[in-house]
Amino acid sequence: MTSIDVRDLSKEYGTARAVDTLTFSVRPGRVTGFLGPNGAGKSTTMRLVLGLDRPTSGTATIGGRAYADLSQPLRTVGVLLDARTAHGSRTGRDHLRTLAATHRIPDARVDAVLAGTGLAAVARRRVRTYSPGMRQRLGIAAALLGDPAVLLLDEPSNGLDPEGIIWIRELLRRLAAEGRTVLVSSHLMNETASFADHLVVLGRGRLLADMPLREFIDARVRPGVRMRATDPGALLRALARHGHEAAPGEDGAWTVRHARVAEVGRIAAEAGVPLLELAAEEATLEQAYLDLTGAETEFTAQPQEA
Ligand SMILES: Nc1ncnc2c1ncn2[C@@H]1O[C@H](COP(=O)(O)OP(=O)(O)OP(=O)(O)O)[C@@H](O)[C@H]1O
Repeated sequence: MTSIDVRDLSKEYGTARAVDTLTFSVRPGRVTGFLGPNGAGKSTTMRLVLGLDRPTSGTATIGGRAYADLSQPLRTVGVLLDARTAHGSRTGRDHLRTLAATHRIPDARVDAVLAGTGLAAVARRRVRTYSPGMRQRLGIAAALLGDPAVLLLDEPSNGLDPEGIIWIRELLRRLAAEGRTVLVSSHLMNETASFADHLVVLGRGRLLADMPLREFIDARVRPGVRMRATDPGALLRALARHGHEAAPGEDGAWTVRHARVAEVGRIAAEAGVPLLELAAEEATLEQAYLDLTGAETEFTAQPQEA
């Protein structure tokens, strides 16, 4: 099993610290979402893991070895950093065959990944005729080419259509279920919540969180209940007797924080107040993420003076 291990990793550009004494591990068998505001240091960390940049101090290893020391990197680590790297004048198939040849990967594998990423029908078209979504799929095909134990993917859903987004979600989950180590950086919180088991969150180059997705959300946001009733006053009084407070919304509905649907429903029934609406307001990753990073964002918009 192959983990990514980052230990006391720092990277300075001039006087700026892009990555600041960072320590975390990305484990096999789960999808780890890699989150953080613009400039938090995610790309720099990925570049350091891939040996594309030298750390100022600390180490980043894959299966205990530096990327540069891997004998067949493409067979160990699949990478999607920028889907625009393929030559426009080549066909998608030729692009992958060239990559495969440098790593002694058989052509049959090229056709398998083309089929697996939904590109079989356009494989003989020049890449310059591809839509952004097709280019993205080609980048993912290249990452999968060496059947790697580790995948490092930067914004893999970029440019994908709704079917593509469902496809990538299922692909990531399948890759993790096969025991691979999958690190995915993204700014799309709903997307990340749909595929990640675990989160690593950075802010200003430092580690802000390294924990299971569910734990991250539950620790920061409490669920609530949305309700509307024929006689809100009577229901609010009944809720207050049970220690619950409700806040009014703009549309005539009320939100009862830190409560469960079953509890509010029972209190309404006991008070004899008919309910017009009763729904769980699930805590979201977006709420939890914004709660954590609000104070950390490098580029938080400042109120403009008039
Ligand atoms: N080559 C470089 N030279 C100077 N500064 C750099 C360089 N690369 C990154 N930085 C700085 O390092 C910090 C971290 O940048 P990085 O691109 O790693 O963040 P990120 O989390 O990937 O951001 P984003 O979400 O916007 O992609 C930023 O302040 C950035 O300006």
